[in-house]
Amino acid sequence: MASSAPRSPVLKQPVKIACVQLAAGPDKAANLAHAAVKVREAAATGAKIVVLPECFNSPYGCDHFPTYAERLLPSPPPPEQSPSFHALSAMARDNGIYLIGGSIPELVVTTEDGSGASGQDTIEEEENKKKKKKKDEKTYYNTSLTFSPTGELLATYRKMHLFDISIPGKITFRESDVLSPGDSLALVDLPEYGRVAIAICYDVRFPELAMIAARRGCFALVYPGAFNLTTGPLHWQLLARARAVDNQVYVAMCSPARDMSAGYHAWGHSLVVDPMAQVLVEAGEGEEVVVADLDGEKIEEARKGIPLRDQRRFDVYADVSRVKP
Ligand SMILES: O=C(O)CCC(=O)C(=O)O
Repeated sequence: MASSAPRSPVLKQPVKIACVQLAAGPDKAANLAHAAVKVREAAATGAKIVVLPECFNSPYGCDHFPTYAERLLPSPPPPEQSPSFHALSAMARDNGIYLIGGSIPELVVTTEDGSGASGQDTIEEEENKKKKKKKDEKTYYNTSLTFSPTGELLATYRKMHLFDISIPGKITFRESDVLSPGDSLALVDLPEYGRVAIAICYDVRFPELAMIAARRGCFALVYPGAFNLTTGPLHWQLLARARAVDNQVYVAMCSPARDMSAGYHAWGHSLVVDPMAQVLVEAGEGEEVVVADLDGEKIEEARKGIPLRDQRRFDVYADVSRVKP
């Protein structure tokens, strides 16, 4: 007899996920319009969760972040302040999908509040304090926005681990020259399905983040990312499979398409991995929409067959999932 009980406590019903691997050029409006076309194509496959790549509205690179950054606060921001916010919201609403909107450079402006004049300051000191008070401080983040099928913002995630590496003769990149790190997780509840975790690119190298997310009930870890031609072939798929096998969850990673005329050469190879760490689907280098079916039964099978959850030794080591949300 058919039962109406969910087949998995973490994924209530099967769902199709699509990663939209797209090229982005210097024209932001064109990038947004192009993303809208590709998201429609992804939704036409029946995907109810659609993922865009890291920095999908601009070229990727530290020089570009300030040029393309948008202010997202207050939320919702006025359309002229954040065209990307409104374009993403419309893509989600028009297609009736959950949209994990890759990432965009975000600008936060804080007006410094210099301590007021004490009454005992010299004129020069008072002038300096006034100047300080007027100075606006700019902070940039690499930020991912997730929208509901009605176009509402569900989550804002700021990349927590910045991409600072130096492999001599191959690649040096220092996001922290321009960007600041976020400091909170994005565990997002999609009511019909369950919870997903959103993180960005370099974050995938940190198993702690994935472990916390999985142990808090996520059925999938979703990483918009933009690996490169050095670390991409070495680690992109390996890391996706590692996070999947560690946590017995689905993992999706969505890259920009490779453009050898751009300043940054993305690896591509957007993929979806299942809870046994098998690659379900993987793109090539160019523009492509890859789609996979996620099924809670597969998560339960993996966890029943290899019962890591019941075998942890918290009597010996700490439980990292017990940190602040
Ligand atoms: O971890 C890597 O090798 C690449 C990371 C990256 O490209 C990023 O965080 O944007």
